[in-house]
Amino acid sequence: MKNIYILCLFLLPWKLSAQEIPLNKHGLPVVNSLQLYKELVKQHKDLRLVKIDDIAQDVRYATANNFTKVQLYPYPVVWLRLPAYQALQALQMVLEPMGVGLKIFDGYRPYRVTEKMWEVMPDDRYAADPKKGSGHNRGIAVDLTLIYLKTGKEFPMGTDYDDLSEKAHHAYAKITDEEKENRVFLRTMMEAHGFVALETEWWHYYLKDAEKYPLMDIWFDELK
Ligand SMILES: C[C@@H](N)C(=O)N[C@H](C)C(=O)O
Ligand SMILES: [Zn+2]
Repeated sequence: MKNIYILCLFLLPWKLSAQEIPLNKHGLPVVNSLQLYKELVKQHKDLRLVKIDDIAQDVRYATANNFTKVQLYPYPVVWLRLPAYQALQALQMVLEPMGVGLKIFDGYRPYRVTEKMWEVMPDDRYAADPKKGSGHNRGIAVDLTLIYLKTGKEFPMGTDYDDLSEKAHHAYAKITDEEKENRVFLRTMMEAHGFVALETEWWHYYLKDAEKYPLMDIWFDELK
């Protein structure tokens, strides 16, 4: 029982019955089996991860073209918890009449991938510390940008995705007015739909109340 964490009603805002989530080596509760994930989903439907196929995607972690220089995912796929997906759907509806769409770079990220990222980028401005876990591991963080629906071209944002430097900070001033406006537009839209911005990465947003959603380390093949 030493390495078992009891999710009690005091800690969870939702009425989950006492549910056991194993602790990892950092003492963090991480859902690491499909059976446990399914039990949790039975108790609260908002914990369901949804595979997204109606929003444009460019999942670079399924290629070696990412900051780690190695392929991290077996294939390109984006999963998000139901409320995060519904919020993005609602946002798409608002953007569509303007000829604007969303393009997702990453959604749910198994905890083991966060561990690998930390080995390459041990700086919590740009990659989550495995001692805390990432909103991506909770399925409620999303890396994304805006595109023109006509051409599929990305809005200029001042840096490429995953430019893990000061240039990606919201407060970084040495970008063009258009790039600043685009960042502000994305942020305003995301915040209006329940997301919170990360000050050090213009593309990273997470849903409020992140702690409601347990960290997960379930591989993509198992989720399908
Ligand atoms: C690595 C980058 N795309 C990212 O998602 N960073 C945040 C901080 C995270 O790892 O949660
Ligand atoms: Zn992110």
